[in-house]
Amino acid sequence: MIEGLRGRLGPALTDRLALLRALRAVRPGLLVPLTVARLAGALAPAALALAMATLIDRLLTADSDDLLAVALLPLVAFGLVILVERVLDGLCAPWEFLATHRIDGAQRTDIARRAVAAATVDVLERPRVRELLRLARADQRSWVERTPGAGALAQLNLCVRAVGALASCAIIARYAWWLALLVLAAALAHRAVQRRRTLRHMAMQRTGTSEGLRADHWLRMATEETGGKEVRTFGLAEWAIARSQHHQLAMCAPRWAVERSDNLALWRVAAVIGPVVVAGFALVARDTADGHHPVALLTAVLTASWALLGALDPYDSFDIEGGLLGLRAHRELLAELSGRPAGAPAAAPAPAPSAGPVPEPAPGPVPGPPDGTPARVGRPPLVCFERVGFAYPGAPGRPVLDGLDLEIRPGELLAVVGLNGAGKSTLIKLLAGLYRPTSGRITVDGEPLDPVRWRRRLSVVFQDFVRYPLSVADNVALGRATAPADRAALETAAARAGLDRVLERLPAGWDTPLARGRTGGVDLSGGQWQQVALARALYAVGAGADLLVLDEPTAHLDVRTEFAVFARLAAQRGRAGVVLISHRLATVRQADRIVFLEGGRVVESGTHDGLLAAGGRYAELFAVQADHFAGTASAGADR
Ligand SMILES: Nc1ncnc2c1ncn2[C@@H]1O[C@H](COP(=O)(O)OP(=O)(O)OP(=O)(O)O)[C@@H](O)[C@H]1O
Repeated sequence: MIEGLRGRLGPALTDRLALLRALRAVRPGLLVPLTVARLAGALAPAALALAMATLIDRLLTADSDDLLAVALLPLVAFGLVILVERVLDGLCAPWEFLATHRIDGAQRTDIARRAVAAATVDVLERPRVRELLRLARADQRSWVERTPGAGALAQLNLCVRAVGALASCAIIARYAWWLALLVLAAALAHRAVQRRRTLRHMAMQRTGTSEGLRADHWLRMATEETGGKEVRTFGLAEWAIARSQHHQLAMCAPRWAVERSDNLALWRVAAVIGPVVVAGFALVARDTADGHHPVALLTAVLTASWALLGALDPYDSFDIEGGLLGLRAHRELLAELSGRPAGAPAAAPAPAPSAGPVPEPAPGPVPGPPDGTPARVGRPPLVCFERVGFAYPGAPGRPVLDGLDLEIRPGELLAVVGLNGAGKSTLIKLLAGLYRPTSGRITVDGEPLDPVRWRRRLSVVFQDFVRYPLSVADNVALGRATAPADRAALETAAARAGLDRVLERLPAGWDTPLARGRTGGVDLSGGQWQQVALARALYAVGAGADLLVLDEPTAHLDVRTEFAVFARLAAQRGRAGVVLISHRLATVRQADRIVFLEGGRVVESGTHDGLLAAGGRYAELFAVQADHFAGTASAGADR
């Protein structure tokens, strides 16, 4: 039994100490006054008990003529304690807010750094890692979830209140030590039952989270703009609300049974301990009535007992248990990200920098590559895929690439085409070193691809490129965030991407924030955003990247803009290699070489004319598109 207890207490103690260690992220100038203030507040109830006892004692023993004179001092002390306790409480609130955010911020920063330190993104696809990331980042999804910062502060407060509880115990022990132990036992039993209740609530909330999320999803459909459009068009409002209510009920149903059993447990504890404590108080009262003890002692014992019960009140359990959840997730996440065995001690998060107003950081320049390797090596690279096979971590049995051989020659404009799901975007992700091949290898100029070094030579527009809620200039300059923004280079990149015409219509030109929520901000159309992403990639090329990779870069552009942009992109070849994925075969016909992807490998390769003459899969697809455009054109002419 002792072993079992030790087995449970050991990890519990380690967890609590870890919460206290998280306080290291708070600078001493904030932590020390906060602890002192909270300690003074925790001792206030015991001080009040003493002041009250002194007051009663003086009132009972003084002459009736000078009652006010003798009562004045304890009365003033009583008032002062209440006043100071209130003032300190008011002071602590903003300090605790700051301290909580420092701890949470330090943990979030640590997680972000470690997540980005992984060269490939496959680890972020593991469902467990995604869940751990959410928990450790303290993205609260429900009211029972708490951040590690809140947990650490609650643990600090609990330690401080334990000191207050000891002071109250000392006052009660002036009557009898056994009564102090009895009241302490009652307080601890109440705390234990409530803590168990908290844990069950949290577990229930976690299992009910999926229902809660579904409920929230259907409700948001009705209240948010994107869903709101369809809800109105298709008359889905009542349907969405009914679904939301269904999931809300499913989430809450198990709660009533648990509430009932928890309340029963509370009453059982009250039934066992309550009478014993009351009997103890009755003994003190009898001794006082018999004249064995002064009335002041009875007053002190009763007030200190009340203070002791309050000091160990379990209202901090949610914060502590919720905070621990985030800390444990952080520990497990670090193990997952580093490949260290779970449970091995994790390094504490780096302390956050000192406080002060924090200006919004400009996107550039940020620190450059640690080894100082220049991005440009003087000539575009030769990249070779050698019998590359690849399956996503979530679908290991379904290879997307299967023995793919491909050469990207220095400075050429290579187009990759294929049907939906052929693996074109996957090929780009491997080329960018975001995933490693499951078989075969990729080489750059004869050397195995080293993702971190290679990416300095690469500029990519992904199909799902990021729309940064920043100004146009910042959005484009992020193509090379390690150097100060160069206005002339920005203008050149914008002109090549056709963004210059968009800029003319923006209210503040380059400085227009691309976020509707910001003052003077605008949102762009899909095609205009694509031009911003293209300009960003071209800005990177201007700054030295020597392979430009474009995954459907012109899919949202109108035909005329697309043609003009493509002509300017084609002009980049030679200075840098260009790999282009596009479904519009009329666009890719100007490429130096076209490869057709099917079944996870390259099945055709050649120039547009060569592939048409070969009469294979490319020629077939081109004929279908040509027929379609011819049909559309003649339909237009008939109208
Ligand atoms: N993260 C992922 N996890 C598992 N499977 C994925 C993932 N991303 C893509 N796939 C699968 O890999 C296959 C190839 O997808 P990919 O996006 O590379 O095709 P694509 O040729 O670019 O298609 P499209 O022309 O429609 O953009 C598809 O079957 C897709 O479902």
